[in-house]
Parts: sequence; structure tokens; C-alpha cells
Amino acid sequence: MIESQYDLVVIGSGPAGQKAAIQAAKAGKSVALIEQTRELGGSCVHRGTIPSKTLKENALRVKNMRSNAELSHFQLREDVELATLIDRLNEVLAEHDSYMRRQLERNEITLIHGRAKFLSPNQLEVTKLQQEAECISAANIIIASGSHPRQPPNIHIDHEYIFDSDSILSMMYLPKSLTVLGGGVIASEYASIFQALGVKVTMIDRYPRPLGFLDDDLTDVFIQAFEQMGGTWVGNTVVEECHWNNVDSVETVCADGNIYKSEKLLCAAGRLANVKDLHIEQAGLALNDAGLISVDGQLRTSVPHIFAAGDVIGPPSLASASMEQGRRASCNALDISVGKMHSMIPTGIYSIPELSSVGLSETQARKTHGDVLVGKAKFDEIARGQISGVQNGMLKIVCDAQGEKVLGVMIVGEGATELVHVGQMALLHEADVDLFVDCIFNFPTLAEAYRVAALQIIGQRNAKR
Ligand SMILES: Cc1cc2nc3c(=O)[nH]c(=O)nc-3n(C[C@H](O)[C@H](O)[C@H](O)COP(=O)(O)OP(=O)(O)OC[C@H]3O[C@@H](n4cnc5c(N)ncnc54)[C@H](O)[C@@H]3O)c2cc1C
Ligand SMILES: NC(=O)c1ccc[n+]([C@@H]2O[C@H](COP(=O)([O-])OP(=O)(O)OC[C@H]3O[C@@H](n4cnc5c(N)ncnc54)[C@H](O)[C@@H]3O)[C@@H](O)[C@H]2O)c1
Repeated sequence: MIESQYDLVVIGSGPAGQKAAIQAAKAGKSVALIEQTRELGGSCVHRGTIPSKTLKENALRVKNMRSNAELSHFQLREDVELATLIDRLNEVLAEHDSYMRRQLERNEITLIHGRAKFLSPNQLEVTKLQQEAECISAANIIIASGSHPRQPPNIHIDHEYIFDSDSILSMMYLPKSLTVLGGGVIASEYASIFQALGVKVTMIDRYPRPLGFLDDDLTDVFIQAFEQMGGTWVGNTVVEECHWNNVDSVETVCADGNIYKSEKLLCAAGRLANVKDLHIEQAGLALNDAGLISVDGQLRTSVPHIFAAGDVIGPPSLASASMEQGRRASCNALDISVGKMHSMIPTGIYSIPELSSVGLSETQARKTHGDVLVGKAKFDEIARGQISGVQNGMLKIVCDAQGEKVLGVMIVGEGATELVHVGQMALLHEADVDLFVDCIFNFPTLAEAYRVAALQIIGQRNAKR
């Protein structure tokens, strides 16, 4: 077996692994990055963020065309191939791949294609396709092996009629109807994207509302917009099983006795950590009750020189957070000083309309602060919203009871995932809400909604005094 040795070895080339490897190389260390697939970038690039966001761009175009009176009945051709709706994806992926390869080369990181497993706390074996296995020793190891879709035991995902988020974009044609199992982030993004493309979508979840971790005001607007487009939200309903009826449809059987029929089904019932092949017990590690690798505030596992980052350690399970965790895990492993990781991580959901929030929701703020003041601005009351014909948009600011400190900002509507960063900066600087009134925004912009919502809070504050 080939043998090699490095200062730091990273398992996985997703957002967490990539940033971890680059950070260590910048510190002058010898670094190897192990990736089991032919491509670089992890599920973020190939099966997650980038493909779904590419489809969303086209779905939004189709939806916006329909808002033009002359095109209001515009329908895509019945035989439209899904590939044409993500036609730029291959270009985007190729560009991303070559950028990453150049970056690894430039930083002299050794890229090893193969599947890693622990032999001991400092040794990994990498199994390669049609090549001799390699044994690698490392002073420090970062596990960034990511996650994969959970397949519930009662649902057989055949990738022909019943899909998961890894395979949904391999459908040849847009179906006429789609059932989406789940009301989480993946379900909400794909349900609204396919509905905007003209597919008849039914979204089913055991909880009363989708995206339960978000502010109710935001999810109210999301459900309303989804149903305005023709979608159906079915909450408080447990899916017992689903199957292709061998004739014309997938049948989704629910605990309340209802059966929903559709041409295809997307199962978005959560994700599980990629740990099966790693043999972490040989490193002296064990999984926690959630099937994840536990780490401390420094992203260190129970074995001091082994760190973990990204989806393999659990929530927030975002590409954005994974990148920062990867970078920090590397710094901590190499004793490079990094401050505390910000807890102010925004949520950005690329549904139609988009949803985004940072800081505390109104419910969370009421729990921790008692009384709060709230200001809301609807996009259709703002010049830019009127010009763009934005129908479902709202920005909400939550402040302390004195109407001074901003506690949270949440937005629904197009551009929400960009707009939220204005609020994030205010929160990071512990700003008073007056900042949004004192500063001059470009006109006409949706950012003006910050001022309108802030003025509402200041009005309530003045009335109290
Ligand atoms: C449909 C979808 C849409 C998403 N959209 C967004 C979004 O808009 N914004 C956002 O912030 N996040 C989004 N996410 C979440 C985001 O993709 C993940 O949080 C992110 O990819 C996690 O990064 P990671 O580096 O931990 O793991 P991954 O990206 O999963 O990468 C892990 C890598 O490790 C490799 N690996 C695993 N085991 C081994 C082994 N034994 N040996 C060698 N290699 C191994 C895998 O092949 C993989 O390439 C989305 C996810 C999905 C599924
Ligand atoms: N824009 C983004 O940041 C983005 C986009 C996509 C995914 N992600 C990440 O991917 C992760 C996984 O997302 P997800 O949506 O698959 O998982 P999730 O755990 O958020 O949602 C799964 C949903 O399925 C429901 N469910 C499961 N089995 C059911 C049954 N039998 N009957 C009825 N309902 C059932 C659950 O109640 C739950 O609401 C998230 O943690 C998220 O952070 C992020």
C-alpha cells in the first residue's frame, strides 16, 4: 500500500472541506484533501444549492412573464425537458469545478480521489477506483463528509416515480403534478419552484405549517403565495406510505385516510450524516444520538486532533455556515487564533417568494425579552415594489420593549436573501432601530422597507412615552 504523511488531512470537498484545506495551506502546512467522487464541491455544488438555485432562476422568469397581462396565460410546452430549464447548470458546474481545481493546485494541496476510512486516530486508508489503496498519516484530521437525503423506511425511492433531492432534477420532463413530502427547506424550495413552472404541486407535512422555525407572519405569506400560484398545502398530516400504482400515478397514503395522486413525488424528509464508510470507531469516536459527530465550540471532537465541520455535525446545515466552520476547524487544529464564531447566521430560503431572517423571530423575542415592538412594511406600499409589481413581500423588524435595540429582521419576497444583510449588519453592531431612519437609502429600492418598518416602531415608542 502507498504511504504518505501530512500536517492536515481533510475528508470531503464540500464547502466545509474546501475552506478547511485552503486555510491550512495558507498557513504553510502540508495538506491532503480526500474526495470520493469524481467531482469537487460536495452536495452543495452538484446535488443541492447550485442546481436548485439555477432552476429557481428560470422558474422565476416564467412566473414574471405571466405577470405581464399579455402573457398571463403563458404555459410552458407540455413536452418541455427539465434539462432545458437548467441549461446553464453544466456551464456553472464546469466553471466551479475548474476554479476549485486551480485553487487547490495554486495552494499546493494534494487532491486524492477515493473513499476514506479510519484505521487508527492518526491513520486513514483511502480506497481508490482501479488503483492501489493509500495509507495516510496526519497530525490533524478534519471530517467534512457532509450528508445525504434520509429515506424513510416506509417510502421506496425508485428515482423513476418517487425521487429525493439528489435525483429530482434527473426527471426527463416536467410532470403535470407533483406531491412533495415534507414542509422543510428543501420541500418548500422545490414545491414553490415547480408550482411556478406550472406543475400542480401538493405539499404534505405532519406539522401545521411549513418552515416551522420561521416567524409565522413570513410563513403565512409563503403559504398564501404558494396557493395563489395554484399549489396546495396540507398540514397536520402524516404520510404513511407512497407507491406507484402501476397505471398512471403515485399514490400517497396518509394516516387520516386521504390518498393523494400525482404523476411524481419528491421525498424531502430530512438528511443524515455521511458516516457509514468512515469507521470512526477505529479513531476512538462514536456518533451521538442524532447520528452526528459531536464537537465542542472549537469544532474539536472527543479525540483532540480530530475536528469536524459542516453537515456532519448537524444544524444549521447550510453551505454558508459549513464554509466558516471548515475554516475555523483548520485554524483551531493549527493553533491559529480566530475569534468566536458569530451566532448571527442568517437563514436564506430560495423559494418563490424568497424567505430570509436573521436574529430573533417575534415568538423567540417574546420568550426571551417579554414585551417587544414590531414594525412591518409591505413591499406593495413601497415605490420599488409598486414599479416591479411585487405582490407578496414584507419586511418585519422586531425590537426590544423600549423600541430601541433591533432584535431580529425577517423578510419574505423577491430579493429577501440579499436584503437581509442590511439587517444583519445592524444586529452585529447592536444598532438602534433609528439607524434605519437616519440613513439614506437609494430610491427607489426595496431597502426603503427598513425605514418604513422602523418608523412604525418609533411611532409606537413615542406613543408609549
Ligand atoms: C437541495 C439542496 C439545496 C440547498 N440549498 C442551500 C442554499 O441555498 N444555501 C445554503 O447555505 N445551503 C444549502 N443547502 C445545504 C448545503 O448544500 C449543505 O449545508 C452543504 O453542502 C454542507 O457542506 P459539507 O461540506 O458539510 O458537505 P457536502 O457538501 O455534503 O460535501 C461532503 C463531501 O464529502 C465527500 N465524502 C463523504 N464521505 C467521504 C469519504 N468517506 N471519503 C471521501 N469523501 C467523502 C462527499 O462525496 C462530498 O463531496 C442545500 C442542500 C440541498 C440538499
Ligand atoms: N436555502 C437553504 O439554506 C437550504 C436549502 C435546502 C436545504 N437546506 C438544508 O438541508 C437540510 C434538510 O432539509 P429537508 O427539508 O429535507 O429536511 P427537514 O428536516 O427540514 O424537513 C423534513 C420535513 O419532513 C417532514 N416529514 C418527514 N416524514 C414525514 C411523514 N411521514 N409525513 C409527513 N411529514 C413528514 C418533517 O415533519 C419535516 O418538516 C436542512 O437542514 C437545511 O438546512 C438548506
